[in-house]
Amino acid sequence: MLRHGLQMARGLCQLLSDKFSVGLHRNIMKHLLPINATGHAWSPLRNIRAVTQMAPWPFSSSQPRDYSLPNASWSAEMQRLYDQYSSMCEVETEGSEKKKGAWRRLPSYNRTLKYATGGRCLSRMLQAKARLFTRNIEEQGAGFEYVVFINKEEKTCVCVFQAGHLLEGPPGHVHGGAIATIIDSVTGTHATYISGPVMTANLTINYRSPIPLGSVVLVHSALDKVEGRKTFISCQVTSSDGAKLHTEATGLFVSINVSHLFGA
Ligand SMILES: CCCCCCCCCC(=O)SCCNC(=O)CCNC(=O)[C@H](O)C(C)(C)COP(=O)(O)OP(=O)(O)OC[C@H]1O[C@@H](n2cnc3c(N)ncnc32)[C@H](O)[C@@H]1OP(=O)(O)O
Repeated sequence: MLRHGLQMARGLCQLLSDKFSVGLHRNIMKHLLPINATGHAWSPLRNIRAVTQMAPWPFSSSQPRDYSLPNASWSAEMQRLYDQYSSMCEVETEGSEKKKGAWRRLPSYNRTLKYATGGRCLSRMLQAKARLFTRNIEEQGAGFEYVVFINKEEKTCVCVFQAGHLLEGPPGHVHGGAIATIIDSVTGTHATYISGPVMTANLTINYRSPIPLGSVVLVHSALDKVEGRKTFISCQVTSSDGAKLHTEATGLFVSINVSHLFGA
């Protein structure tokens, strides 16, 4: 259980460890385990201590599966794009030294940390059953198949998204709510990477052309600006070759203190 928890913690930490370049996984452990915190850079989980003091072990005991890795449902085009972006990612070499690469693949799990509700807002039973919205369809390829890559230098994200048959809206095409969901997820992840914990305050979407069910599209996310607690992101969904514009969006993400989720 401990090993699995550590794996998941490390995966989550990858999301933010570039910005806070001080071995964030060690810092997260400081916050989640009952050991004394020492002075260090801001951590997105710092405020958990204020809420829970000594937080319970926050991770699922089941084997964490990284849903952003290829599976049998991925089309050749999905796999090709995955390979293309993966080839531009930094890689761990022998001795754990990292070879420089501008891109990084972000891991993705079907659960969020238990601290998000901490058992305070939800019953234990509901908490145990809670699943990330985009990762809650068990059948591979039926729902959201996606992988997010972030470019640390350009501060952009690209998501390769294959829309499964359970996401139908208009006949043979993807539901607008599913498109909004993947946009919110990608831009929200991007904003979190830039600014730490945020919530979507505003999402404005223009649907330009329908997305065929089963097709693979690219979700491009770009940082427009950061103003105080506000992070502005813009987004385009295009065909996999970039030739066709499907959707445009802008999002406003407001930085929160984690205690915001507890109604404090
Ligand atoms: C690794 C994690 C990956 C995550 C991926 C998944 C991402 C999914 C993200 C979501 O779906 S979050 C769920 C949907 N969003 C919500 O439920 C948010 C509900 N709204 C709130 O909780 C609060 O309204 C909010 C935190 C957004 C803001 O409340 P605050 O009290 O903290 O801020 P405040 O109202 O003082 O506003 C702060 C600034 O933002 C501005 N603002 C807030 N809401 C706005 C809005 N809707 N439109 C425009 N501006 C807005 C506000 O004017 C102000 O600007 P100034 O600083 O310039 O004065």
